[in-house]
Amino acid sequence: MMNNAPGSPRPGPAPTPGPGPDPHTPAVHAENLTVVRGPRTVLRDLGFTVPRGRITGLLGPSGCGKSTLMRALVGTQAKVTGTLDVLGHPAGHPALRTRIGYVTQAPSVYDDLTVRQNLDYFAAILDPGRTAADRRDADVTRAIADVDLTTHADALAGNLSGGQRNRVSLAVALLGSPELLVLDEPTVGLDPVLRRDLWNLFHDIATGRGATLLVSSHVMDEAERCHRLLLMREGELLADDTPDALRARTGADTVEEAFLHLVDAAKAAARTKETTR
Ligand SMILES: Nc1ncnc2c1ncn2[C@@H]1O[C@H](COP(=O)(O)OP(=O)(O)OP(=O)(O)O)[C@@H](O)[C@H]1O
Repeated sequence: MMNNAPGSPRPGPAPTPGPGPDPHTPAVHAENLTVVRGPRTVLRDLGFTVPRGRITGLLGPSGCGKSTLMRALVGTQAKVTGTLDVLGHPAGHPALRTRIGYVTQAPSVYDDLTVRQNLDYFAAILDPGRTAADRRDADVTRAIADVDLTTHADALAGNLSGGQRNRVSLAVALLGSPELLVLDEPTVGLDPVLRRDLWNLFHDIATGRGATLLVSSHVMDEAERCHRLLLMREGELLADDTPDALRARTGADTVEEAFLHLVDAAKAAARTKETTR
């Protein structure tokens, strides 16, 4: 799902430009961030920042809370406490609707529309009006090319493979060139060539377009492609650092090894705390 996905609130008119937040503030700033889902506290007291114009990887095992954190960031998660500022506004602020692109794990596209028609539909919501028609066309064409679906632009979304449908969702999120892209496991189910191409695209978007990307994955080799990493386990943050610093700090050769080292250290610390009670 995207911030402007089927069934989600309509983005509405673009916010009136004002003095705006300081461009030097981080893209995301969290302090004491806690989220309760049902009977469980699934995120506990998180504190971190996500710098602008960089790719930050959100990594950790299945169920550790990555999607919940992303939902909190885009303002769709209930029972969020603590501080969570996004692009200088509290998470969920209406001014953020057109500034964030969000792709969930489940692609949400209209199966009975072609790739281009799906994009046209969302572009018309984001950037309405006849006078914007040429700009919308260019934006749609560019987004389809970005995700390498130009040759499938006229194919029905319902006839695409899972990976291709995921890429249609990503293309929708790229419409309007959002300042922050929140991508929940965007490379799941993709072959190695497509994964590499998507990571190249993420780097182009960060470096060439100055956007900030927060990309979740539980594939540790993808960590090596990020500028910074947030490593999570069981709703807690194990590390917030660069891949190089993490490897150096733990004496590991890979981020995967560094992560395992941090998990073991966290377990040992928890055991010590338990026995000294
Ligand atoms: N609706 C819900 N009610 C209660 N608990 C939930 C709900 N949805 C998720 N959870 C729990 O919240 C925790 C975090 O889930 P979340 O989906 O954020 O993890 P994740 O790291 O994104 O996992 P994955 O990589 O498998 O997508 C899990 O333990 C999960 O069981």
